[in-house]
Amino acid sequence: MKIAESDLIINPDGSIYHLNLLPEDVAETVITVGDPDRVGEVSKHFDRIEFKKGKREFITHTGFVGQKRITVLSTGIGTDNIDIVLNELDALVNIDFHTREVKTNLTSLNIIRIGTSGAVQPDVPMGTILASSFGLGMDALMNYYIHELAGDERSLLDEVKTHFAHLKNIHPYLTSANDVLLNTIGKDMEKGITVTAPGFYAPQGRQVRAKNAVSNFIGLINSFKSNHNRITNLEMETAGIYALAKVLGHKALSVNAILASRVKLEFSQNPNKIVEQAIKMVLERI
Ligand SMILES: O=P(O)(O)O[C@H]1O[C@H](CO)[C@@H](O)[C@H]1O
Ligand SMILES: O=c1cc[nH]c(=O)[nH]1
Repeated sequence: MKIAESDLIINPDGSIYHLNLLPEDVAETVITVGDPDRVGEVSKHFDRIEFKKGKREFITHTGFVGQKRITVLSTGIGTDNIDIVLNELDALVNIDFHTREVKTNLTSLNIIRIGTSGAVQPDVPMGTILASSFGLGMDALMNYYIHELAGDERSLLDEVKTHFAHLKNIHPYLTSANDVLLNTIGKDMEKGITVTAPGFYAPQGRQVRAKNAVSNFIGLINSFKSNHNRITNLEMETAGIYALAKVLGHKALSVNAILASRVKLEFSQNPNKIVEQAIKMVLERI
């Protein structure tokens, strides 16, 4: 079936609408970061950079580490941007831009996020590099997609829903990390459920001047427990990446540089050092 010109927008030069990339620009291993300035912090470790492109907050460098071709791309902040990035990355590899039809042989990308995050458990200090075993979305993105849950995801999500049942307007969704990526790139890293929030302030329990509708948000999320699973950290993209990657047949892992301890009320004085450590760990294991 031909995908409509209004649904899959291809620029006059053959690149996809927001990412501004051509199909041949995307490597099978894709690193996503939130901050556009972090793209160069990753690609400075490449042995060779093939090209740099960008549009809006979506900056892309593709290059090589040894023989391995890697694309590093910034998503900007939030799961609304993840909707764009995941759909456009998928279109670049799985839709024929000439016929506008889905290809017969689909490509499954390895998508690894290197992001920053705040910890909600007292024993997860600033400076920790944490791999998200699950992404738990508190945003609305996945209300708009049909997505199926595996057995372990279903039972864990049921427990989450019970725990948060009094928050009437929140419909959480939950997706696991890709097992292979979790056990290779995430090997020996601290692990836990990452909550993806639809904002940085009240949606992550921060109080500045506007009054929060949910009291003791951090206490609410850090008290959730199911067997060995607990919520360890908060950020703004992981759950959307995990859920849409699964819907589209890609493999995803999120690696979090922990910059804040929300229980000790601390924020790192040297965040770049922690991010650099996360970048090096991922590139060594990729
Ligand atoms: O550092 P990045 O990857 O942007 O990730 C985190 O930082 C931003 C908020 O400061 C949000 O995008 C959050 O998910
Ligand atoms: O606390 C934090 C730190 C980084 N990014 C977030 O979204 N939250």
